[in-house]
Amino acid sequence: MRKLPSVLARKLASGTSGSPVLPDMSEVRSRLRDIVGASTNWRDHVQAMQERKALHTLLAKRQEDLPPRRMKDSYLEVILPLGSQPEIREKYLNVHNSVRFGRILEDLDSLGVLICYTHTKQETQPRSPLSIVTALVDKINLCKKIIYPDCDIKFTGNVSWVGRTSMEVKMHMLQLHGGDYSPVLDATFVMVARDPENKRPAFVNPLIPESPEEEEIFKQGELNKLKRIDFSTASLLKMAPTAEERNIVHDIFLNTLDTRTVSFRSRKLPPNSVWMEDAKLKGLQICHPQERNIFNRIFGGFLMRKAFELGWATACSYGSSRPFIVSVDDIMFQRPVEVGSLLLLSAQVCYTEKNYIQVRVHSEVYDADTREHQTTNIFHFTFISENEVPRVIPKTYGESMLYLDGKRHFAAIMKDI
Ligand SMILES: CCCCCCCCCCCCCC(=O)SCCNC(=O)CCNC(=O)[C@H](O)C(C)(C)COP(=O)(O)OP(=O)(O)OC[C@H]1O[C@@H](n2cnc3c(N)ncnc32)[C@H](O)[C@@H]1OP(=O)(O)O
Repeated sequence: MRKLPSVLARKLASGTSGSPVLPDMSEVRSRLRDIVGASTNWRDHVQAMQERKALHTLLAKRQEDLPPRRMKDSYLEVILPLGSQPEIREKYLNVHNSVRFGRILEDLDSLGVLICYTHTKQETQPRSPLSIVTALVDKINLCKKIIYPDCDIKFTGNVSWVGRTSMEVKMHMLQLHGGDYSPVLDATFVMVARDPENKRPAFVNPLIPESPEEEEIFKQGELNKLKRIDFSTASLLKMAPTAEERNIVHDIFLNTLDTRTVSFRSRKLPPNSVWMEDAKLKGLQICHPQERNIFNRIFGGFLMRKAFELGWATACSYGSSRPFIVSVDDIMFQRPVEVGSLLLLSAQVCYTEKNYIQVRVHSEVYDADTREHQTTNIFHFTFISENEVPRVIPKTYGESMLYLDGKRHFAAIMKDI
């Protein structure tokens, strides 16, 4: 039997209620394909990319040449019809009969990019000269533990701050339950616009806040940028830990010395603790064309899903019970991942407190010809476990820095929720 196009199917399902029919997630992806003119067949991708080169002439020379936009110009609402279209549930289902969060990460990523294309749309041009890529997932905070697999989900979002070539997008996810939509999560992403060949940055339309409330949101975007710069300046890869942090590390060291031997080297694990070196999992992905994005690189949402699932498995085996995601923060997309890459993922429990498990996932591509490794992403996930978990204990100096970094991320998250 021929399937009805999803908008039509939902129109029929919603009868004559008269409420507007919202686009669904599959339409988000097909719109993105149309906007950049992505090829459906992998074998045509080189030609499709070649055709995009001609769009260079449509790029603005200065940001001031682009018409300003309002927040409402990029506002989108999209449905994930898990309730009304049971056939899509399987893809989203986990073994606990709730929704796979990794799939939600993919949907947020696609929607964030479409919101940015809506902000930068040139009315007379069907194709956009911009290649808009995900640079950062600033944060995702969840306020629900369970996402139901059989109730419709609504995503909303708009551009909330604009730099010269970057845009901050705020998105919200709600789920229909008992006739009302209730909030599930809030997300903030940063997207960067590049030229048609994804080689150089490209200007985006300025954003004009229209009310005191929008000015506040815009100002927050500016502050977020400054906060990110501060956080990265104080990174433990660049600067020594603070005096307080040095004391924490030294206390851990003293508490793990074996009192029976007078030696700096002999270490003993305190009760109810796990060495950090025993709290990690690794994985490998071959990046097939199926996982490509509209620019023929690996889709950021796929990378997040894979990292999340490894992080979840690490938290699960660490806490010996089912972990729930509480927060995702500071996922930096440092380098694009090429189709065909070997992607190595390493997940590490780096900090614990009561029921909370802070997991860091490092991803890198491995070039089998040169034998070189290059970091592509770092992911930070905070889980809550059903039971109190053992303390994770660093042994080496490097592990202590990971521990402090995890503690910093955890403290920032706890301030937010
Ligand atoms: C084809 C069929 C498939 C269909 C599939 C459908 C799926 C749909 C798929 C949809 C598509 C899904 C999407 C995907 O899948 S995108 C795939 C995942 N993302 C990537 O691969 C990106 C990888 N990273 C890079 O390429 C570079 O690092 C980027 C380009 C990000 C920055 O490079 P670079 O460092 O050289 O940049 P710059 O110095 O020139 O600065 C430029 C601007 O960027 C701002 N900035 C930079 N970094 C950050 C940061 N960390 N936080 C905040 N802001 C940051 C910076 O302030 C400046 O802003 P402004 O001051 O100008 O405003």
